[in-house]
Order: sequence, then C-alpha cells, then structure tokens
Amino acid sequence: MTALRVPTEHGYTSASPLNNSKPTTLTILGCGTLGIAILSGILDSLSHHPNRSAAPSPAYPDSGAATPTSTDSPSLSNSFSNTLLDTPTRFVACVRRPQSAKRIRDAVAKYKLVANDVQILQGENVKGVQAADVVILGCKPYMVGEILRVPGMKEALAGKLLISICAGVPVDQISDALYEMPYESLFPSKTAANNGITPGATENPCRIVRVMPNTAALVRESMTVIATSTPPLPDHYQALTEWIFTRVGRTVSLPPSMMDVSTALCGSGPAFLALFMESLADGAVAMGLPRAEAQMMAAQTMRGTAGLVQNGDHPALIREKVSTPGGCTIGGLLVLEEGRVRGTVSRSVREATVVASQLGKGVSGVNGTRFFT
Ligand SMILES: NC(=O)C1=CN([C@@H]2O[C@H](COP(=O)(O)OP(=O)(O)OC[C@H]3O[C@@H](n4cnc5c(N)ncnc54)[C@H](OP(=O)(O)O)[C@@H]3O)[C@@H](O)[C@H]2O)C=CC1
Ligand SMILES: O=C(O)[C@@H]1CCC=N1
Repeated sequence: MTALRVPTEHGYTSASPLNNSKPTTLTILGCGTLGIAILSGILDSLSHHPNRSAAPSPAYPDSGAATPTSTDSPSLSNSFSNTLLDTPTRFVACVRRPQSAKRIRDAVAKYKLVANDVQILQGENVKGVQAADVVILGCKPYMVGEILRVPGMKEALAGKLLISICAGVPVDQISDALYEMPYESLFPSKTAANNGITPGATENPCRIVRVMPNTAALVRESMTVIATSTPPLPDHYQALTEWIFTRVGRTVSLPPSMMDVSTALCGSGPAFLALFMESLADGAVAMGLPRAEAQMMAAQTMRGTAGLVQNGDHPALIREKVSTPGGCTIGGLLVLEEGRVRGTVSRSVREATVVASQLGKGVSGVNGTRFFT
C-alpha cells in the first residue's frame, strides 16, 4: 500500500482509503522570486497532472524529460508510506510585506485547481513553520540568522525537513543559528559510551538539506543541485526533496563542496544565458530583424542547442558540424574567439563562484572584493 495522496477536481483525496493522515504541508519561508518560481512549478505540475506524479514539463509536453526521477517508483512510494508522509498538497508562503503577499496571490491565481490550498502569511513565520511538514528556506542569504533565531522557530521545526535554497549558506551555518552546534554533532552515531547522546544536544532536531535550484523552476525547467548530507537524510526526506525538485525540473546530487560553483553555474546561469541570448538578438536587430522575432528565434535556437547537448552531442562537435568550410558560422565563431568570449564566460562563472561563497557571511559589498584575505 502507498500513502500517496492525490489532488482531484473535487479537492484532495487519499489514494488509499486506509490512509487517514493529514495532508502534507510545504511552507516556503521567504517566498520571493525563487520561492514563487518553485511554488508555481509545483502547482503547475499538480494542476496539469493530478493523477501523475511524474508530470512532463510544459516546455516539453510529450517527453517528461524534465522529470527523470519518477515519483511513481516503488521505493519512493514505500518511503512515504513507511512514515505516513504524503507528497505535499498544501502550501504556506511566508513574507513580511503586503506587496510581497500580493505578488504570490497573483502568481498562484492561475492554478485554480490547487490555488485554494495556498495560504499566505505576513509576519507569521513561526505559525507558517508550525503548519509545515517540510520547509523551504527562501530568504536572502544574509537574513538566515535573523529569521531562524526567533523564539519558537527551533521548536516549530523539530523533526521536520528544512530545505535551504540560500546561496552561500552552508548547512552548519543554519545548524548554528538554530542549535549553536555543527550539524553533524546533532546526530551522533551511537556507541556503547554515549548511547547516541551528545551533552547539550537538542532533542529531535530538524534535518537540513542544502539545494540550489534556479528561476526556470517557474517553467519546470530548473537544474537543481541537491547537496549530499552528513549524516545522510532519512530515505523519506531524501525522496521528498527529490519529489519537490523533480516537479520543477532536473536534479543532481553533489557534495556540499560543489554548492558554490553550482550556484554560479545553475543559480546564476539563467542570467548569463539571457545576456548571451540578448546579444544574439541585438546582432540580428542590427541587421534588420524585428526585435520580437529576433528574441523568439534566439531563444528557440538556444533551446534547440541545449536539446542537442542533452541528446548526447558534445558542444565542440556541434560547433564543427555547423561550421561549413569557408562559411558564415566559422566567420562568426572566430569573431567570438577574438572577443575572448570563452575566457570571459568561464571567468564569470569563476567570479560568481567566489562571490557566492561569501554571500552567507552577512557582509555587504562582496562583489569587487574578490581577493579575500
Ligand atoms: N533569484 C534567483 O534566481 C535565485 C535565488 N537563489 C537564492 O534564493 C534565495 C531567495 O532569493 P530571491 O527569491 O531572489 O529573493 P527575494 O528577495 O525575491 O525573496 C526573498 C523573500 O523573502 C521574504 N522575506 C524577507 N525577510 C523575511 C522575513 N523576515 N520573514 C519572512 N519572509 C521574509 C521577502 O518578502 P518581504 O520583503 O515581504 O519580507 C521575499 O519574498 C536567496 O537566498 C538566493 O541566494 C538561488 C538561486 C537563484
Ligand atoms: O545572484 C544571487 O546572489 C542569487 C544566487 C544565484 C542566483 N541569484
């Protein structure tokens, strides 16, 4: 038996009559640009495919390519049923300002089937976390301490899964804000001497996992990196994390040491690619193409090229195949090389990696101070 609950046109019902656990609630603590993108992507997934947990993305409607990890897999279903934790069907979004609340309301309004199950709270973070089974921490990196160190937060999080999407904030920093201890020491391995207890340790701490999605979660095309945890997440929390981020794109697991470069490549990547796309369109506009067509054509060309790479073609081979001897492509490519585009783009990823590593430290002006002491 699985304990998966599925949304229907008439509301939410349990897939199994034997499962009477309460609906699983996902709270986004700090629901701004990225939080809304993730929430919208999940709602889109649920509203288009209420009976399918591995819904294809709107960008590739027939392929299901954006969701390679099917949550229909027995292992995931079993993970949930073992703990009576369903996939989330209720959502809470926490912000401070009325205009932020309105922004969320406007964004979720179009997902009529599920929008009624989105509650927006202003200035009620602890209440939002109390209602949650799983929490996404979506505030700016420098706000993490201030948001987590409020009375009642630690208790509200007890035993729950806390997923941080904050750039440059290691798990230990979150653990320190909540428990004043490194994360690993919250879960001591049991020996005869300690009986699994560390002096001063918190009872029932939350599990923390760091992930790095990107803004394409809105169209369910995020590339999300899920950091491996020490100790590993319990299976049902690992499955829940993967469920959430496969709703909104692809996922990969990497060690925590890879999170800053992942932030630069995947988190910042849409901005870098948007700049390149604009440059392509600008060139075409300069040669007489109308702006709207130029932008659409640049976007589709970029997407098609990404598709070729995802289909197994090496980028260098794509370049060679397109470059007819004496043709226009090699002419254009050599202009790019003269402009040192490859070195410049690579350097921007290196720069963003170093800046990302500083973002959680609560200092301002991290750009322009690349040579940290
Ligand atoms: N934007 C992106 O593409 C990416 C962002 N990230 C990371 O995601 C996180 C969020 O970024 P982004 O969405 O751009 O930031 P936003 O500023 O858009 O969102 C932050 C949200 O947090 C809310 N917030 C701030 N303070 C509080 C508080 N005390 N209590 C409750 N809510 C609060 C804000 O609302 P209000 O002002 O009303 O309080 C706002 O809605 C960052 O840590 C960033 O590093 C990672 C990858 C990509
Ligand atoms: O620019 C930033 O700091 C955030 C993190 C990655 C994308 N946006």
